[in-house]
Amino acid sequence: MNSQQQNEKEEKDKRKQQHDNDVLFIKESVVRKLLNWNDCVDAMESALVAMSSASSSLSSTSSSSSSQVANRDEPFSYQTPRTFTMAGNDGVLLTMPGYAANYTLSMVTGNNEKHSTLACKLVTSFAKNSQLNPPLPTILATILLFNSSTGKLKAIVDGTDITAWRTASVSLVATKYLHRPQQNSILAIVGTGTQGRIHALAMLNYFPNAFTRINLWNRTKARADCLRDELNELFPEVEIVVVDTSVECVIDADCIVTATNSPLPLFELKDLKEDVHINAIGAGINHHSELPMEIYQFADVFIESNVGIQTELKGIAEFINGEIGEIIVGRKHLDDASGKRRTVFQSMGNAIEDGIMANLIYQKFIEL
Ligand SMILES: NC(=O)C1=CN([C@@H]2O[C@H](COP(=O)(O)OP(=O)(O)OC[C@H]3O[C@@H](n4cnc5c(N)ncnc54)[C@H](OP(=O)(O)O)[C@@H]3O)[C@@H](O)[C@H]2O)C=CC1
Ligand SMILES: O=C(O)C1=NCCCC1
Repeated sequence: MNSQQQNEKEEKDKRKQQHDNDVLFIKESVVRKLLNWNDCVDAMESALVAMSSASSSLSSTSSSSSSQVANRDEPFSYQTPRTFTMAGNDGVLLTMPGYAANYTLSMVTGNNEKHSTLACKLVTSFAKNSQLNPPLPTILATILLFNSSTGKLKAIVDGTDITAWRTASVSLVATKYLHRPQQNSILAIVGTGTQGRIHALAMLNYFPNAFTRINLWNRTKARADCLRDELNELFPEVEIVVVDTSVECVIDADCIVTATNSPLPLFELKDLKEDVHINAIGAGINHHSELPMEIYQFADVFIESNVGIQTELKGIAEFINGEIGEIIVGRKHLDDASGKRRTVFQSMGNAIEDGIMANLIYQKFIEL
């Protein structure tokens, strides 16, 4: 490190210490300005690795196992299954605590500096919010970010956009490792609410030359029309088609995103191409009601983390091939023998992703 770098580091450390004395509030409009796809994908790739490290699988439930991993140099994480508190018939509050250590953000920082984060996301899901006038997002979130050495609260970060961006970013990482879209591909977005919209933007931004057409389907067609108009403005080179049925949406697709509250499957195995990747995002009664069981049976199925699957992915746990992080670190491989492959990324969302995202936003905010 030369003397200029040394000075910059000292300045940065001083600023960090000042900020550590306050509790910052980072509001939605500020968070939004600090989000970009490359940084988010980098952060989520680190999160997935931290969740799949050998040390993380020792963790979470027993405090004795924590001491076994505390001195390790590799990324690791602890999280417990999240809790669900019902709020009347239509709403639910989830609490999502997590700790991640020794992870890097090389695309953001340009170096291999290690980070750690301790955070708890509080997130509500009120399905009728979209019918309010004016409407509110269904999913509203706040992330409490703590100093990971002292436990002192350091920031309250609006988590609504973070939830949308981190979910889409994790899908980008999953798509990159399980499928890697080729040129002239067709993307299907089944459900054009908040998640469907952000996934369409994510896919087109992150895989810029892959998709020549996007099929959009939504139960309420006007919402799909709105997204078509927005995408037409942003990506005039891509053909955007609003279709009448969810089957029509997926039938010729190479890559599919499902992002609805549907309690029933939206298409069948026979409606799919042989070589297809699905990012299944929606959480109906459980987290896998958008796809029929036969798709899980006849696909390679990957998830973010094994934590919580016994409750939230009950029914498909037996079909899960592994965690995305295991593929990233090379512990698991996809079988390439057939040349054709159906892959499913079953998304759940979890606290480690939110904590790492909140910390990323915090770092960017204090450096403004
Ligand atoms: N995996 C993860 O990490 C995360 C998952 N989620 C889940 O993703 C899903 C979408 O969330 P979000 O986009 O924020 O919510 P929105 O309320 O913005 O969108 C909900 C979408 O689901 C559609 N929908 C609702 N009920 C049905 C049904 N019975 N059949 C077909 N479509 C239906 C809606 O259609 P319409 O416009 O007609 O109402 C709309 O397109 C939810 O299940 C949510 O819980 C959310 C955040 C993170
Ligand atoms: O991970 C999240 O955040 C959520 N997942 C499922 C639905 C509510 C929000």
